Parts: sequence; structure tokens; C-alpha cells
Amino acid sequence: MSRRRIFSLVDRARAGVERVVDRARVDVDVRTATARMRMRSTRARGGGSSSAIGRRKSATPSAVRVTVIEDDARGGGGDAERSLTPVATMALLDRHIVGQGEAKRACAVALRNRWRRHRIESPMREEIAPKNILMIGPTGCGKTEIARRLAKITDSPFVKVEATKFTEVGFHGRDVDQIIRDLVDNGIALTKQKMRAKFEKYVEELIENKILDFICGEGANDETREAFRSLYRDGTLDDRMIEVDLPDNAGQGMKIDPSGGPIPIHELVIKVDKLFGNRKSTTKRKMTVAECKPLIEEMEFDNLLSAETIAKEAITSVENDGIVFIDEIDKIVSSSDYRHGADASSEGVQRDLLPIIEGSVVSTKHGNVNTDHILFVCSGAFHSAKPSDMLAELQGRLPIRVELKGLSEHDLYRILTEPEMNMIAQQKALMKTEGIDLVFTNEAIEHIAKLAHKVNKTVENIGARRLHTVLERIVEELSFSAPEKYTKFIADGGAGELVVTIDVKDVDEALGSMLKKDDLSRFVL
Ligand SMILES: Nc1ncnc2c1ncn2[C@@H]1O[C@H](COP(=O)(O)OP(=O)(O)OP(=O)(O)O)[C@@H](O)[C@H]1O
Repeated sequence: MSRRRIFSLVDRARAGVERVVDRARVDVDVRTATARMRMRSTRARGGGSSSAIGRRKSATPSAVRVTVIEDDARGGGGDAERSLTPVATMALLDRHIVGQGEAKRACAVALRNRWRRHRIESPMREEIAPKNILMIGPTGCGKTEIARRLAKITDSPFVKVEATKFTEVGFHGRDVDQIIRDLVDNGIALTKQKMRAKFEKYVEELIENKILDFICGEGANDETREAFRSLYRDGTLDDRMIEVDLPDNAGQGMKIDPSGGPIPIHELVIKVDKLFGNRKSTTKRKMTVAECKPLIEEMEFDNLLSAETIAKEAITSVENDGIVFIDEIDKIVSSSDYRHGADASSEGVQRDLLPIIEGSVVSTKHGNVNTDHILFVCSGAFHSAKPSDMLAELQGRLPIRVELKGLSEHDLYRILTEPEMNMIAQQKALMKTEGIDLVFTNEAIEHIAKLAHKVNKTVENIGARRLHTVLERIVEELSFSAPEKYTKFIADGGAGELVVTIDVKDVDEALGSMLKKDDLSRFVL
């Protein structure tokens, strides 16, 4: 088969993949692709057409089996989301967030409603607006954390903004559109990750077969090829030098030894214009198989997933699954007690935000985004202004109101110990890397919670954030001297891990002087 014909097949296959992605999600059956690839490869060898180009054909995207999942199943139709009932979502949120049941419950329901909406036919579907949420609660009590976790659980594009950003000097009304642009950027990063994960196995096999085609040479029998395959897989070939002809922009940011130098005898010289025959402006470089792998990987991913394909998929994901968290919404609301006429700056920002929350089309460099079904979670302490002071239209678009409670001493204790990867576990993991087994007695943890709560009450309430500052103060000394401590422990004949225990006395020693003086704790803790 002629080279031109093969390349036209590649292009057609690629265009086919992109077309289907445009219409719906792509699901690659890697096993089928691989099996076909092997069959073709074997056929090419067995049939006497053992040229590298003949085999190259076998590794093109034409081997990809694309399964179309119809539109009504998009975003929320999959089995994973089907099982994400409000109860299940609550349970997942419970693993990370202590208390705040009402807020977690509201978010879990909003999420399920979105899944339900996805399953309703047009035009009813377009009529159902997401149940946006207004969270009311003091700083540091878990508002952002709930929204962020929600996005993580569902793999949804997420962005957090401070509403006060839009009252800054120099702000121009249209800048609120930047929220949606940032959301699209996040969506693009997520989509890239997801699509790469889908194609990962397929591309891995593609790279393997390409490198084996050249290492084995023409006419190698299956036995030789399989022997090399196992060498390749166990990494034995990783240090083999190959000469590759790569596009000039390949591996930008990757470190490649440009020196060239004499080629050792064991080196394999590969004329890679065979390997990358269809690339435009190219440069010959010498590198090891290990260095070459990520470059081929990048190029194959670029071939399979064009920027346009990713942007389209990302925009769909933003429109259907995006979550925007707007913090400090109360700061752009004037209390009716103090308001004399309209407060131009704050009411102006509410008016600017209204179109994107109500639903409008925002243009981004990747394409237009319809914000009708993006989930907006707004939050604020509402100390002076009340939710009813917001513009009526904005109130209407935030129908679910939940109140989050300030954190008690017991909540702080639970935050230290209960969430997965809690703060105590994080500190222990950090010290483990130095060979230190850091132990906090239960009394010490209770004491930390008590002191953090006290500072919150007497100085300023910053919620669970206080635990970070207090805990850092307690481990500061150990954090500084851990490597030397461990070296001394070993030099003194110790073995295994050095156990360091933090008890109530250590907590008091680290914080005591500060707690006696309000001023000191204000500035240090
Ligand atoms: N209820 C909670 N459970 C577990 N961790 C919490 C809880 N509340 C706060 N935290 C932790 O405290 C930190 C701050 O919380 P978060 O960002 O959610 O505050 P917030 O309520 O959104 O405050 P703000 O309005 O000032 O942004 C995070 O690291 C979060 O993990």
C-alpha cells in the first residue's frame, strides 16, 4: 500500500474520531483495538509485507473502536452517576466534611436534580433550571469545601471567585464573564485528563508496537518479537540509544541531551523518518527508548485529540456539569438599614452577575458557553446584610438557602481526626518521610481543639483555618530539626522509626506564651 494512501487513511480515521466526539462521548474499547492491531500486524508480517510502513498502518486510529453513547445519556446518565443518589453523595461528603448536614444534603439533592434533568426530554429539560444554592455561615466552616468536594465527586468543572473582586477599582462590568472563561479553562484541563485516561492503554500499546517494529527489524518472527516485547516491558531496552526524527516542537519543555556524541556499539540506530514519516519540519535527535516514549505519546495524543475536539467536549461539560462557587456574596449586598437609595457599586455588581446566573451566552476563546444549567453556589456570612437585601431577581435564582453553623470545640476535634487525610494524618505522613513516627496523644488533640476554639473566640473567628496555624506552630520545631534528629537517632544505635510523641505539655510549651497575650496570638496564630 502506498505511503500516501496510508496517510490518507490516518487522516480519515482521525477525522472520524473527531466527528463522533462532536456528536457524543467517545468510548474506546482498548482491547478490541489492540486485538485488531495485533491481527493486522501479524498479517502484515505473515503476508510478506513486513515493511515498517506496512506495520505502521496497523497502529493508526483506524483500529479504534468508537462507541457512541447517545446524547440523552450525557452527563449524568452513566452508571456511576446513577448510583450517586443523594444518600450516597452525602456519605461521600461525610468522609471529608464534619457536620454541616443541612448544606451537604442540599448539595446532594441539587446534584441529583441535575442528573434527573439530564434524563428529561426537551423541551421540558430546557425549562428546568438548576436549583442554585445560597450558603449562609461564618468563615472557615466548610462552605467552599462542600462545593469543591461536590465537583470532585462528579468530576465537574469547578471555579471559585470572590464577589468582592468585582468591586475593585478599575472593574468593568463585562469582567464577570471571566468567571465562565476560568470555568472553561478548568473544564479543558479536566476533559484532557479524562480523554487521555480513556486512550491511555491504546496509546501505550501503539508506542510499544512502534518501537518493537524498529527494534526487531524487518522479517523478525513472532518469537523474536515477543522476546523483545518482554525486554521492552521490563525496561531492559530503556537505555538503548535510538536516533529519532521528531517534529521541531516535540517534547518542548522535556529535557533531551542535545550533545549527540559518538554512538556506543550496543546502540540501536533507528531511522525514524520511517517512524514519523508524515511529520513536517523535523530534527534528528539521539535519545534512549525511555526518552523517546513520552514524545511519541504526546504526538499520538495530539493526533487523536485535537484542541478543537477537547474544547468542544469541555464546553459541553461546563454547560451541563459546571459548578461556580461565588464567595462573599454578602459583601456586594448593602444592608437595608444603611441603604439610602441604591448603592451603585454593590448593586451594580449584583446586576452584572445576574445574567450569568440567570442564564446567558458568554463568549470565550474556545467558543460560546450557555450558562443556563451551570450550578451556582453562592456563600456569605451575612452579618450585617440579609439575604433579603439582595436584588429580588438574584434571590429568585438562589432558591435553596442553607445555614452552616459556626464550629464548636468538639467540631474542631473531629475535623482534626475524622476526615480522610485529616490534618493530624497529614502531619504524620510528612514526618514519616524523615523516618519519624509522630504520635499525638488524644489529650493533646483535645487540647489543640480547645486552644484553637479559644483563639477563635477571643481574637477572630476564622473557623477550621485556625487549626492549621495552631498545628503548624506545634510541629514547627520538629519540622525544622527532623532530619538531624533522625540522623542522631541512627548514630546512637537506633533502628527503624524514631517515635516522637506530642502530649498536652508539648502543646502548651509551643503555644503557652502566645495564649497569655491577646496581641501575640493575634499576630502569630
Ligand atoms: N466542617 C468542616 N469539616 C472539615 N474541614 C473543614 C470544615 N470546615 C472547614 N474545614 C477546613 O477548613 C478550611 C477552610 O474551609 P472552607 O474553605 O470551606 O471555608 P469557608 O466556609 O468557605 O470560608 P470562607 O467563606 O471564608 O471562604 C479548609 O481547609 C477545610 O478543609
